[in-house]
Order: sequence, then C-alpha cells, then structure tokens
Amino acid sequence: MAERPYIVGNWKMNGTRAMLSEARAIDRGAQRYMKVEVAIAPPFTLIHAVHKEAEQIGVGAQDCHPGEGGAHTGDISAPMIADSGAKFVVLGHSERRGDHGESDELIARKIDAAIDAGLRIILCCGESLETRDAGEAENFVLGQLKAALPDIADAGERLTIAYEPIWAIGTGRTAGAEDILQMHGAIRELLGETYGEDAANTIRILYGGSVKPDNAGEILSLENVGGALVGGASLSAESFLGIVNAASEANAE
Ligand SMILES: O=C(CO)COP(=O)(O)O
Repeated sequence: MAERPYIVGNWKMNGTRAMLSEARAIDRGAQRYMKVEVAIAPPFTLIHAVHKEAEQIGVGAQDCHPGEGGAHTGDISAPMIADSGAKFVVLGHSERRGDHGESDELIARKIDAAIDAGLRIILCCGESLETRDAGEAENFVLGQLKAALPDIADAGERLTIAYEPIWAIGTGRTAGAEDILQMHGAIRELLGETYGEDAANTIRILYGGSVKPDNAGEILSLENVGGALVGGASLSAESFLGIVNAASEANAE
C-alpha cells in the first residue's frame, strides 16, 4: 500500500447517542495510528455529536440530496451536511442504489452537489453475483464509474473510490485476492485515463465487503488497495481498531 491507508466505517442505519462512547473510543484509539487516516460515517442524527467528540478521526455522511435546499421532505442537502461538521459523503452505495432506486445519473448529480458544498466524496461501485457469474463484473463496475466520475481538477484530494461487490456485503464472504487485484487494477487504469496518471495515483481505491480484523491484513496489502470501507465491523471500537492496526502493519511492510 503506497498511499496513507484510509479506513472508513460506514455505520449504515445503526447508532443512537449510546454509540457515542464507541465513536470516542475509535477516535482515541486512532491517535495511536497517525499513519492511517481513519473516519466514520454515522447516521445523519449523530454527525454533529461525533464531529464535536472527534479529535483525530474524520466524520462524514452516508448520502446527500442533489439539491441545495427547498421542499424535499425528509431529505438532507450537501450544504446541511457540511454545516453539521462532516467533511465527506459516501455516495452510490449499493444499498442506496437498491433500496432507493438510485441511478448513475442521480449519483452524478449528488456528487456535483457535494463538490459545490466543499465535501470530499467516497464513490461506491460494485456488481451483483449474477453480474459476476455472467463475466460482466469489470464492464459493469467501470460503467458505474464512467457515468459518475466528476470532471474536477483536484480529484486527487477530493475523490475516493470504494469497490464493494454486493455479494460480499454483510455476508461474511470476501472477494478473492485475484478478483480484488483485477478490479482495483482496472479502476486505477480508468482513473488514469480520466484524470491523468499523477492525479489518479493519489486517488485511493478502498475495498469493502465483510472486512474484519482477521482478513484485513491480507486485503490491505494487495496492490491498488488503499484502504477499506467497513460496515458491521466498524460498529465496535475493538474490531474497527483491529482493522486500523492491520492497515498500519500492511503499510509498514
Ligand atoms: O457495505 C459495506 C460498507 O459500506 C460493507 O459492509 P460489511 O463490512 O458489513 O460487509
């Protein structure tokens, strides 16, 4: 892993104020790993509280609306997210695409809104098992990215990609090393074509899908894997910091 590894916890629809003690423990624990960038994306309701607690870790949101404000009951805009203390937003997660029918086109508009609000972006992509079995995984994932990659000069600082095969999310199954290497390599190539080699090489490509302390070391030492987007194992400081520790060790190798 060449870049500073980036380990991000996606809390999904989990967490009440009782979880703030876990966020605090993650933050304090992360202070032992200054060479790893650590962040969490709690639900909207906890962003501000986690932001106030955090001394070391970054705080982000899990979605935003493409508009700036107005009559959209129940939605949260990118400027509101930035105002709550978040510095990034996760966009295009397969659960948003699946549960809410989010299209590539909508995700591209959300990315523009997030950029206008000064947020960094973690853009998610990933194929279903059906698509993989049909031999279409790479085409599908690259298609998702081509439809959404923003036309910005500072992509190296602003953008992170997360490859999360849907069949590996919450299932205890991780993609094999060969599959990860191949997909991350293809994504790196697309980023190079889009932004030029130099910028592309500073964009971290995270892997996500059942990352745990005991498999993180192997995954994080693969070429073109710049970190992990972690769901279930980010809900406890102990397991999440175990992954941060693995990232630190993989980076030292
Ligand atoms: O979807 C994920 C992170 O965004 C991965 O979730 P799990 O780590 O629970 O498989």
